[in-house]
Amino acid sequence: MAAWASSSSSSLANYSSSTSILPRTASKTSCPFNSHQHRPVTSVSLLPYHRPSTSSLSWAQKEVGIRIGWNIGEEKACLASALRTSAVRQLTGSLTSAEGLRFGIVVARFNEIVTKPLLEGALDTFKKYSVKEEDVDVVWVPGSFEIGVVAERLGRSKKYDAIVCIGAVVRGDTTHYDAVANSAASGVLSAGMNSGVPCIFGVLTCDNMDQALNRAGGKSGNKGAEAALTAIEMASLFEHHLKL
Ligand SMILES: Nc1c(NC[C@H](O)[C@H](O)[C@H](O)CO)[nH]c(=O)[nH]c1=O
Ligand SMILES: CC(=O)[C@@H](O)COP(=O)(O)O
Repeated sequence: MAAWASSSSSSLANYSSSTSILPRTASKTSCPFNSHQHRPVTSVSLLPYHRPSTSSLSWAQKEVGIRIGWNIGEEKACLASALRTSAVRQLTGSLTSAEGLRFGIVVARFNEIVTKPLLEGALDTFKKYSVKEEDVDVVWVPGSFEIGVVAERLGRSKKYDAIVCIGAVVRGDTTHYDAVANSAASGVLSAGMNSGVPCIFGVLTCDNMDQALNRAGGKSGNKGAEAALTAIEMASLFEHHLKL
C-alpha cells in the first residue's frame, strides 16, 4: 500500500470526528470541491500524491483518495491558502504617520502652466498629511527628460524617504512626444531602482493640453496630489517595514 494511503487513512481517523481543518469561511466558500459537497474538508494529504489503483483500498481510503484524487489541486490550494491566510503577514505603508518623513520633488518647467498646479497639489497634500515644509525640497529641471537623472541623484543622497517626479508631456506634431514620454518613465523607474528610494511617477503624458489641464486640478483631479499620497505611503512602507 502506498505510504500516503496508510497515513491518509490514519489521518482520516484523526480528522473524521474533528471540525473542519479549514477556517469555516474557507471550507464553505473558497474550496470549489466543497461547494457541492457541503461538508467541511476533513483531511487533505500533504504527502506527494500519486493515484494508486483503488482495488486494494478500503472504503475510507477510497473516500480520502477520491476526495484528494479528484480535487487535489483545489483542495491543496484551499488548504494551502487557508494555512497561508492564518499565517500571512500583510505589510502596508501608512498615510497617517508621515510626520518626520522627508520628500524631494523634481518638477519640469516645460509646460509650466500644467506642472505648477501639479506641484501645488503635491505640496498641499504633504501639508494636509502633516509633512513639515522643512522636510520637502523642490528641484526644478528644464523638461521631463531631465527628471530621471535628478531623481536618482536625490535618491542616492539618502536625504529623502521618497521622491515625487512631476512633469507634463503633451503630444505635438512629431514623434518627439514618444521619446520624451518614454524616457521620462524609464528615467523615473531607473532612479528608484538604482537608488533604492521610491521615485513616484507623476508625469502626465497627454495627447493635448486640455487633457493635461484636466489632470492638474481640473475635472480629472490633480495627479500631483495623487503622486504625493503615493510617496507618503511608499516612504512609510520602506521606513516601517522594508529597512535594509
Ligand atoms: N515636449 C516636451 C518636453 N520636451 C523637452 C524635453 O523634456 C527635454 O527638456 C529636452 O528634450 C532637452 O533634453 N518636455 C516636457 O516635459 N514636456 C513636453 O511636452
Ligand atoms: C512632447 C514634445 O516634445 C512635443 O511637445 C514637441 O512638439 P513637436 O512634436 O510638435 O515638435
